[in-house]
Amino acid sequence: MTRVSLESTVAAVRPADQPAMAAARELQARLTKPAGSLGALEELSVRLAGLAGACPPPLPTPAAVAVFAGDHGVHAQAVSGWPQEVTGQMVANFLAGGAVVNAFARQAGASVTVVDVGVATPLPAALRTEAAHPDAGVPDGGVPDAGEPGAGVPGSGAPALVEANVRRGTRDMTVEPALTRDEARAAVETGIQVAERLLDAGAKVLLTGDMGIANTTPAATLIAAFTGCTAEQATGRGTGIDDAMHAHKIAVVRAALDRHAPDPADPLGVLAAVGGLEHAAIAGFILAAAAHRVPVIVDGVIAASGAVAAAAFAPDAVAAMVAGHLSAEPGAAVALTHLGLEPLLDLGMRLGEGSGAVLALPVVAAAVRVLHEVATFDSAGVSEK
Ligand SMILES: Cc1cc2ncn([C@H]3O[C@H](COP(=O)(O)O)[C@@H](O)[C@H]3O)c2cc1C
Ligand SMILES: O=C(O)c1cccnc1
Repeated sequence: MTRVSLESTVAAVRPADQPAMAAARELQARLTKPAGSLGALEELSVRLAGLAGACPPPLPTPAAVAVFAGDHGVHAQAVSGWPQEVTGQMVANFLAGGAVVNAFARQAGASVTVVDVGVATPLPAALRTEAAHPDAGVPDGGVPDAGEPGAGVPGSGAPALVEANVRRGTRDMTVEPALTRDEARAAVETGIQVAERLLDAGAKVLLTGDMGIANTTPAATLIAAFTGCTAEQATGRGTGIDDAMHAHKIAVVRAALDRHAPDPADPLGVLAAVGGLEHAAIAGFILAAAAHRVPVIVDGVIAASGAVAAAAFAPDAVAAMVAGHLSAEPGAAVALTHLGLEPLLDLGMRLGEGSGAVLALPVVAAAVRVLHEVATFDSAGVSEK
């Protein structure tokens, strides 16, 4: 596949199509239901019509989640309670189909692609030969749609591995920039290539996922850098830390912001100074979805930090973003408010992996299906108010 650059992807992002949005609003008003009765699903259907430039927009199936995995030099600052090797171990778990995101993806009928964009430890050779082949993990019909025979069957549509390791973990951002600009660009462009490959294979919706012990720290730092909020407002407890460790984590985020003074007008510079490889890849993945006018369901706080970076590169990319859920991590709400997005679900979840995005997939599909299938007052002979 030809490599698609960050610049050409950003240049291809266009605003939402206003006539298609007007058509969707007008159609919603004629469907056999009280006006406004589908709440947030109505505006979502209008946004997706605007993204596709068509009313109704295409049904978002097949669906593909990409789980971008990376490690973090800032782990050395004791910001997570978990050892770094869990990142690589979870990559093996994703490939074996045993993580939460795998269970949710089987439930929702989405393929899972795991991308090593920056894991510190080399993956075991057995994993690499079993999982990595050129067409693995692409939604080629191997994954049944929800509701079809075979949907939700454990083991159907085996997860795929993409090996695209840019660097075996970032540098410690409290000491030096986490990445060089070239490394940050390579990670963003990895996200773009993964999206291109999934879309070429037929995906009609992309979902973001992440894995990386300590990655809520760069996520919080990115969100503060791009939105201008404080370290306190962006920084949460991640996988679960006590009050003392949380106060320390806030100080680490503040120290990184003070050291680098990241400039939100230079998104690649921000990603290099205080980002993570998976955060940067997610930004590219979102930009590519926007460039192709395909919706991308954004997961939790790591995804949201990638989303604010994507919007800094191309403000119109927000038109492609659907906020799957509201992570309990506080930076997620700050980022979604900055983007003007309302999360679809609020279940108190704080996992990552793409879990909240995958749970929102049936909601997104239902919102679109309404425009395809619900009768109008005229066609069904139902009296209007
Ligand atoms: C077993 C396990 C599975 C996970 N799946 C996602 N995460 C999530 O937790 C990590 C971020 O939290 P923090 O910044 O506090 O380290 C990321 O790997 C994220 O994807 C997990 C974490 C663990 C431990
Ligand atoms: O919102 C997330 O993505 C998240 C929250 C806590 C830990 N890991 C991920």
